Amino acid sequence: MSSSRPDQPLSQLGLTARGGADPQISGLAVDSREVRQGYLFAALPGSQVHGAKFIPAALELGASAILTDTAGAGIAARILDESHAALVVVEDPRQTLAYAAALWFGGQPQTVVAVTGTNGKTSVASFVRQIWMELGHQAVNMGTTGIEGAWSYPLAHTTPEPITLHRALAEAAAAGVTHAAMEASSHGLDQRRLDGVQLAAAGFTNFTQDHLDYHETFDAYFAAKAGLFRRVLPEEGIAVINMNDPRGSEMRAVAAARGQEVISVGRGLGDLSLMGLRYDGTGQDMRFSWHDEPYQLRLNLIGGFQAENVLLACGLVIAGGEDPERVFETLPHLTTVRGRMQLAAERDNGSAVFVDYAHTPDAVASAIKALRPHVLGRLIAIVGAGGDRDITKRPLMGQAAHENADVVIVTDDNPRSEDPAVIRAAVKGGAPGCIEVGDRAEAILRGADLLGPGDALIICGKGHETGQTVGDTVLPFDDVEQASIAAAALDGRIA
Ligand SMILES: CC(=O)N[C@H]1[C@@H](OP(=O)(O)OP(=O)(O)OC[C@H]2O[C@@H](n3ccc(=O)[nH]c3=O)[C@H](O)[C@@H]2O)O[C@H](CO)[C@@H](O)[C@@H]1O[C@H](C)C(=O)N[C@@H](C)C(=O)N[C@H](CCC(=O)O)C(=O)O
Ligand SMILES: Nc1ncnc2c1ncn2[C@@H]1O[C@H](COP(=O)(O)OP(=O)(O)OP(=O)(O)O)[C@@H](O)[C@H]1O
Ligand SMILES: N[C@H](CCC[C@H](N)C(=O)O)C(=O)O
Repeated sequence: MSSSRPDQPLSQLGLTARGGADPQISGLAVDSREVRQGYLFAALPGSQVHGAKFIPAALELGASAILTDTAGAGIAARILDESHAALVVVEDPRQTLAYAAALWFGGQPQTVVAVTGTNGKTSVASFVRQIWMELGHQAVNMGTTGIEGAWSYPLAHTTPEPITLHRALAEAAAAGVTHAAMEASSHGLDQRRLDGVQLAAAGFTNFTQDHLDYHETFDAYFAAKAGLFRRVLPEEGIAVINMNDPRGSEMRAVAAARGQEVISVGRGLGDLSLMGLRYDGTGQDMRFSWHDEPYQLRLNLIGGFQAENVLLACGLVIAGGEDPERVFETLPHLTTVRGRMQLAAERDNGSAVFVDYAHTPDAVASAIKALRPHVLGRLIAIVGAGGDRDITKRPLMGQAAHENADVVIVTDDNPRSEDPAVIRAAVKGGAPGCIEVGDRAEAILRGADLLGPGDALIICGKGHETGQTVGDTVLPFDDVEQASIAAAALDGRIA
């Protein structure tokens, strides 16, 4: 990771080397292949290999300091003894790296909030950013869809590793961004990628199955998510919690134990209480209350869960110090989040095609259920599961589609290194009677062809993605584009 910052002594990064060495550091890297002359190389324990295996390569490239743990120091003991590089050995090098990166880059927008939960993080972060911008702030959201808003920048991860994260926050601040809403993934929290970010508030959307391949148990997955509330400023930080989720009370207890004020959000309960929704073809009318004061307004968004996400976003913006009345006035201006219940195409017979990022069993069920009241006719769902991810969620995703849609088409998502037919077979296991069409473009064409007047097609799983990963190759693929091509082809129009 290159850096244009002036060199700083190791001690300025809060690091103490064995023997008291304090070399000038010219940059930070977590991957040996990115090390340059004078860099600090963080040799982290990995899921595949210990980064210490790459210490010789990092030294070869000119690393002047190595940060690692005891195991790492042991792995590279001989070469470290022979080298002049400073050696920093700590218990948790990921956490230490995060704090060092915060000091190295030395800046962030004045107000930063974060949101965690299995589903809804991107939507909430985008709504928070949209509200801030409506209120006149220079704001960004950062996560799965990259950094968006007043300043934009692509990101490879929902929660980037700390060097990328702190560099992005510092550069955004230098570009005049005053407000940032970040997504905190469970991987990011577990790997301490956000440590060192000063968080004014944190939000929790919901907790359902995902990522058991990484966390192994629900408890470990929940503990990772709960870790966000241990990172919010104690005493002055505010927690915004969806109390309808069965784990909401537990999350609230974690925040309260840290002395954080809690803004509760829920359907028919909480400080921000969703009282009712009336759906139509283009959005919904929402009734809610804030500390028992009732409000009614229009949301140009599809899906009841987006109304819940909007209220959680309001809680985070209010937690960041904004006047609630002014916050609520912005809501009719909110626009669809890319690839989340996005109207992608319409057929000449009045039927519609939606694209959604549902890639967990709960999200597939929520997305289809949420579309139902907006639609008069049948609901057709296209579903598939990604390769190299939690295999136990596949039949559950098929089942969620089977139980909630009128017709289910099982297709490929991102097969990655796996045989797509094997993934489809697992999804089909939960969706008896489904139609199987491996090729995703053909599945979309088939789904759009089935649409009668008043029907809707929902294409789940890939949302905003613009590629399909097959093996090591990323082939261009965009569900929204394919939906409009399919509708145009079937209706004899030019897309
Ligand atoms: C599973 C996981 O999260 N892995 C992360 C972890 O890598 P790892 O432990 O698997 O690394 P490893 O391959 O064992 O290698 C160990 C160390 O050696 C280093 N290395 C490796 C090779 C080399 O030549 N030189 C070198 O220095 C690696 O940089 C690494 O630090 O630590 C690395 C450095 O911090 C991360 O880049 C890497 O994220 C990988 C790329 C990843 O894809 N993560 C995904 C699963 C992820 O984090 N996803 C969440 C979103 C989830 C969601 O909510 O949907 C996200 O926030 O994006
Ligand atoms: N509050 C919610 N409750 C249930 N499902 C939701 C909720 N919000 C979003 N979803 C579903 O989850 C999908 C992903 O939404 P979103 O991208 O906002 O979540 P996310 O947590 O950021 O996911 P990821 O980190 O994997 O990108 C949506 O397309 C929708 O199907
Ligand atoms: N952040 C999620 C996104 C999944 C998106 C879906 N299209 C898939 O490829 O499984 C993951 O990496 O598990």
